[in-house]
Amino acid sequence: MSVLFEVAGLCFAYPRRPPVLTDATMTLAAGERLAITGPNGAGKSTLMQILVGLLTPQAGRIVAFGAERRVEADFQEVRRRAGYVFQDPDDQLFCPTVAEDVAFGPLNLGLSRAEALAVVDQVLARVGLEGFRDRITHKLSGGEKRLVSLACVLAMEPEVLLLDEPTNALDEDTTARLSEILRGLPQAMIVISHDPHFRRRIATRTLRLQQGRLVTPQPVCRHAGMGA
Ligand SMILES: Nc1ncnc2c1ncn2[C@@H]1O[C@H](COP(=O)(O)OP(=O)(O)OP(=O)(O)O)[C@@H](O)[C@H]1O
Repeated sequence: MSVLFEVAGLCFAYPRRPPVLTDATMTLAAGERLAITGPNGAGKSTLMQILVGLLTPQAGRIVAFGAERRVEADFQEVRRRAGYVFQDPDDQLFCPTVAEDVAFGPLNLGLSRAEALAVVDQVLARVGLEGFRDRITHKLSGGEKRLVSLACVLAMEPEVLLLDEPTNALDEDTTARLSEILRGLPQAMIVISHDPHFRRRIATRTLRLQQGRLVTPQPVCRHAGMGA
């Protein structure tokens, strides 16, 4: 199975702060939906930003799509191939209407207006927002904004999806809807999530970031301390 991301020994500290990552190692293979969990402030968003070159680790190795990535030019290609859905949709959406937001990426890639609008319709249908083309973005509900953010990223046809707490502030129905959408996508993905129910629904594997390292979580033992 082809490996899409392979990172080893990542160390990272923000200036004048204690280290966030001390030895983070993980791989993402095609077809996987890898969930990352861990305490608040453990460094999950930091790790995701390092994967696409928005932050530079002090040590460690990043291989993405078969090549080692070191400098900004390497990461520009990574960002084209790995679509990042930010934690806050307001960081992702900046156009007056949904159609303009979703068409922004495809138009930048050189598609004609008609081609871009065809992509808009296709991805809005994929996230269950048919008929939202002309809606005013800032008037959408939080859940709708999140789905539009995902549509914006899907419009770029990424090979990998990186989602930072996609169910944050979603109600149960919208969370269930998002789970089904994600399960139906062909892309491998890394999903940061604090929501165990959501992780169980979508993840093919889970890693926990704690004390700067990624570890396989131990199953909870309900009878710990009760036995012999
Ligand atoms: N730009 C920054 N400068 C200094 N410290 C930062 C910066 N960004 C994040 N931090 C700190 O780095 C640590 C890791 O932050 P990060 O957002 O990666 O954690 P997280 O695991 O995603 O947390 P959460 O689950 O709460 O979203 C936190 O202590 C945070 O306060």
